[in-house]
Amino acid sequence: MDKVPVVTVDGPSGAGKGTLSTLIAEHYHWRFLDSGAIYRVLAVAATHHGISPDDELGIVPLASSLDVTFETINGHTRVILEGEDVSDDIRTEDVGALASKVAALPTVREALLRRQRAFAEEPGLVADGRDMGTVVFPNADVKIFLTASAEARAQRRYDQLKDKGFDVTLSRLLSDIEARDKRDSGRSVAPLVAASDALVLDSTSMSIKQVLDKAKDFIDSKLFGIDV
Ligand SMILES: Nc1ncnc2c1ncn2[C@@H]1O[C@H](COP(=O)(O)OP(=O)(O)OP(=O)(O)O)[C@@H](O)[C@H]1O
Ligand SMILES: Nc1ccn([C@@H]2O[C@H](COP(=O)(O)O)[C@@H](O)[C@H]2O)c(=O)n1
Repeated sequence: MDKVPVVTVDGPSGAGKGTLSTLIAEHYHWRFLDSGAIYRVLAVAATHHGISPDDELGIVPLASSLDVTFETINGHTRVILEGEDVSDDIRTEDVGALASKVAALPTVREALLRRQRAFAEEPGLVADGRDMGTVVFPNADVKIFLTASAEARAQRRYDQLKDKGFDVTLSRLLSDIEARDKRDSGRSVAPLVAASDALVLDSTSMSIKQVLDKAKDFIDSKLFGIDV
C-alpha cells in the first residue's frame, strides 16, 4: 500500500457514525477524525466571540485560525478550545444546530478542508462526518454511508442524553433531527449525500456489533483482499 489507507463514514445525525468509527479505529489501530466536532467547536468559538452563525465574513477568519486541540488519554478525547476544555459543551443539541448553520457557509467549509485532510497519517485514518467520502477524501479506499430512520436516531439520542442526566423529550429531539437532516441535505455545498461508491448501511434494525461486523468485512475485502 503506497498511501495512507482512509475509511470514510458519512451519514445523518445519530446514525451511529461516531460509535462505528471509534470501533473501526480501535480495531485497526488507526487515527480518528470526528469532523463534526470541528464544526461544533467553531460554533462555540463564534458564540464566545459574539459572532452570529450566519456571519460568513466574521466566521471564516475564526475557522482559518481555530485554536483547537484534541487530546486523547485512555481512549477519552478532550476537546480544548483556546485553552478551555469544551468537550461537554460541544455535545448539546443546541450546539449541533448552530454547527449545522455554520457548516452551510461555503467559505467556512473551504477554510476547514486542509485541517481535516491533515488527519490522514500513517498507519491509517477513519473519518466521520457528512462529506468525508464526497469532498474531503474523495479518493478514500473505503466509503461507508451509515443511516437509520429519524425515529430510531431520535430514540438513540434520547437514551444517550437521558443517561447523561439531560432533561430532553423524544418529540423535541425528533424535530431537531429532522430540521438538521433538512439543512445538511439541502445546502448548496457539500450536502449530506452518499458517495456513489459507498456501502450504504441502514442500521435501523441492526445492533452496534452487526454494523461493525458488516463494516469490517467490507474494509477487509476492499483493503486487504480478505473475503469471508
Ligand atoms: N446500531 C445501533 N443500535 C443502537 N444504538 C446505537 C447504534 N449505533 C449507535 N447507537 C447509539 O446511538 C447514539 C448516537 O450514536 P453516535 O453518537 O455514534 O451517532 P453519530 O452518527 O455519530 O451522531 P452525530 O453525527 O450527531 O455525532 C449513541 O448513544 C450510540 O451508542
Ligand atoms: N463533515 C461534516 C461534519 C459535520 N457537519 C455539520 O456539523 C454538524 C454537527 O455534526 P455532528 O456529526 O457532530 O452531529 C452537522 O449537523 C453538520 O451540519 C458537516 O457539515 N460536515
